[in-house]
Amino acid sequence: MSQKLTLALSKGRIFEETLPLLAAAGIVVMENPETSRKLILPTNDPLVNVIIVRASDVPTYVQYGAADFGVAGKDVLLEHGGEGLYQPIDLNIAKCRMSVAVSAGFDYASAVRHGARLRVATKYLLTAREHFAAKGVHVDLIKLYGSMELAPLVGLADAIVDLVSTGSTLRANHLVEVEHIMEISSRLVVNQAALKLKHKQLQPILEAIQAAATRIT
Ligand SMILES: Nc1ncnc2c1ncn2[C@@H]1O[C@H](COP(=O)(O)OP(=O)(O)OP(=O)(O)O)[C@@H](O)[C@H]1O
Ligand SMILES: O=P(O)(O)OC[C@H]1O[C@H](OP(=O)(O)OP(=O)(O)O)[C@H](O)[C@@H]1O
Repeated sequence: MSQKLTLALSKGRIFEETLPLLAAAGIVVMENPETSRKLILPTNDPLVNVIIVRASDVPTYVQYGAADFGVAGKDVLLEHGGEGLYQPIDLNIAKCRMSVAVSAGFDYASAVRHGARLRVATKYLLTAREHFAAKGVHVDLIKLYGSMELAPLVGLADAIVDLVSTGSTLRANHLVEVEHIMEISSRLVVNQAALKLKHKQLQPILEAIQAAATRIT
């Protein structure tokens, strides 16, 4: 007997960039999360539903099996830790980089050279801690949930660790990128139990998405 499948996506770029990959697997989402208030969206396949959650909550829904699979950025997956998740596919969507940035007037190289203790604001505590520890730079991390670019402008931090794509947010706020930590893209993550128990339904969908991700990107 066929079982239901639930896919966790976040609104915005992940939803939009995942749609063509789902289409390649024959899955069409029947409502637009930008206009609908519904959090469970039907698809053309009565056995597949999409749930709309915060980007940083996708791994949690999949870890606990509330969703069978989902799409999340590498940034989010590193902070989550990946427990209970199988990460088979890099979808090559929502591409950006994680970087260290400072105010244009701040001499980061000299601060690091002189062993200064830096205040760093970020949403990505684990990744930032690991990055600075590997360099032997002492930091006090300040957790923020968004608008990191503001922190150096108002004296909350010396530096930020944030995502950069075009660089226009940094430029608009007179910040400069001083270190490139890693490239980021979004991954398809699958609940480990679902991968075994719903293998027959999941496998063709995962294969079609993987093929489309390779073709499109
Ligand atoms: N400017 C960007 N260009 C390309 N990809 C990006 C960019 N900013 C973020 N991303 C990627 O897209 C994912 C989703 O970003 P989005 O802005 O939709 O959520 P968020 O606001 O960061 O998350 P949350 O709602 O949980 O705070 C991020 O986790 C990251 O992997
Ligand atoms: O280098 P850029 O192209 O300016 O992108 C970088 C910005 O994108 C992300 O934010 P968010 O998702 O809030 O911004 P966006 O949706 O406007 O890209 C990120 O936190 C940066 O602030």
